[in-house]
Amino acid sequence: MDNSQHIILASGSPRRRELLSLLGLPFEVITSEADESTPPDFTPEQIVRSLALRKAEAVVAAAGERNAVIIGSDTIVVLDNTVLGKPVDELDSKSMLTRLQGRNHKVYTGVACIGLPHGKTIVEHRVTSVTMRAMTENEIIAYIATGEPADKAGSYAIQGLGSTLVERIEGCYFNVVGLPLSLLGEMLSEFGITVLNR
Ligand SMILES: Cc1cn([C@H]2C[C@H](O)[C@@H](COP(=O)(O)OP(=O)(O)OP(=O)(O)O)O2)c(=O)[nH]c1=O
Repeated sequence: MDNSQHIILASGSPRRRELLSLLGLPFEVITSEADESTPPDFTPEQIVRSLALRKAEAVVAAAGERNAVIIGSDTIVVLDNTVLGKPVDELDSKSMLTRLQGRNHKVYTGVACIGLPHGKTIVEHRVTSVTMRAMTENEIIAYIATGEPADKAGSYAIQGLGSTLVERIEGCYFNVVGLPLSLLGEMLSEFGITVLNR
């Protein structure tokens, strides 16, 4: 195939935009207002897979009749079977970071690709294990004051100041930031889009 397919990133996340840029393929961003609620009995993988798909589906109409691949993605943090999404306020960030500090948790990211005009759909997810160092209450307060936790699942950003809080990870780093690139590369190849050997 000849990479003639248009790529559409269905995301308002500046992190996902930066990560997708790393692949060196041209793409367009179309954002949507997908409903992000899921049934209470959903497992973490069901949550990220269904929300990734919902985000991609939400821009199908806006994509029109083009020959395109739409990418949707969703990231959550899971600690002791509790799902930590984006914090609603600073108090919520404090409670998340207090729970996460000194412990291991898992970051789940779902990725959905929809190929147009035919609608071929692939949904996958990755899990990365993250160990955070112990933090004092003052450190947590100081970190929240930087503003970084505000729009991040689990209230931290491994790619920012949060890097100083993470002791080790097992699995894909990019999965933690919000878009697992090795997985995405494999998924795009299913649509005839190759990152290498172009
Ligand atoms: C754990 C972690 C999350 N995050 C971010 C990635 C996601 O942007 C965000 C999780 O929220 P999401 O709901 O997955 O995504 P979003 O609302 O930011 O963007 P969109 O739905 O439009 O695609 O948390 C980091 O940037 N760094 C991290 O270390």
